Amino acid sequence: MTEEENVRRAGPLTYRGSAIPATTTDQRLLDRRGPTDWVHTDPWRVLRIQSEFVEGFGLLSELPSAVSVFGSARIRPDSEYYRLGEQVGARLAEAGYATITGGGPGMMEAANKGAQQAGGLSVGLGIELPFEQSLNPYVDMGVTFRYFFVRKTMFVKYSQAFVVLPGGFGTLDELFEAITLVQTKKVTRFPVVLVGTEFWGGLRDWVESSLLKHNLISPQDMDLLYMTDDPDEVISVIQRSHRHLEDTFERDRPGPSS
Ligand SMILES: C/C(=C\CNc1ncnc2c1ncn2[C@@H]1O[C@H](COP(=O)(O)O)[C@@H](O)[C@H]1O)CO
Repeated sequence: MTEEENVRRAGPLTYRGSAIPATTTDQRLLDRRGPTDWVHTDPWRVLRIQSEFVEGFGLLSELPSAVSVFGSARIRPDSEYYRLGEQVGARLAEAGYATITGGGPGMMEAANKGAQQAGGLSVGLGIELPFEQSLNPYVDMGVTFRYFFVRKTMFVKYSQAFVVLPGGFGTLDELFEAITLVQTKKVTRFPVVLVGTEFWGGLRDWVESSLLKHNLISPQDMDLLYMTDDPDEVISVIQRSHRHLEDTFERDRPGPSS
């Protein structure tokens, strides 16, 4: 046997003589089926979760400045709120922001439609649900997640503000997650704007008369529930807050001697 035949290199590994395995790594990968229960185990899920982060970061990391818009999946296109959602998406596009929504129907579709038709970048971060659903037709760039928590990370990481239109439990979850992140200073950079004073007024009153009254939040936390009916004001609140943050970063930036 020549020296060449007596050696097997497998990536960084070297085998000689009787230590040479009977099969190659590729053969073992491709030939064997084996048991399949491991695809339902948590270590395997961790890899799947990791791949969702990779897909999300890959798609969104080069996004320009963006705003996440939340709102009901159930609002019909003939509703006045749908029109409001379209206007918000359009104003965001005109101000140079990409619009990110949950990619579903209702208010999400309205904001995507407004953004797309005004020439802006319209993004949808869909979620796999037990019933069949695809991204709405006004999404120009989209990804569908299996895991809610991975998707939530994307909304926060790749947008610079949250706009919250009328909605149900899903919208409330997104609103309260956002203001909790701001309240606990887990994020420093973003304004949260509620659109629809009649719709959100009751919630704000309850937060004041119940949460504030029982000292469960601080008086300044009430400012986290900023409300307006005016899509133009949504933009000016976001721009004002971003200018303020830029000034703060500029002021706090270490000088050449530090
Ligand atoms: C109810 C129907 C479809 C639901 N499809 C959704 N697709 C994408 N994102 C969704 C969906 N449902 C909820 N969300 C997220 O929560 C918010 C809306 O929830 P709400 O309870 O309707 O307020 C929204 O911002 C999404 O991010 C069939 O029509």
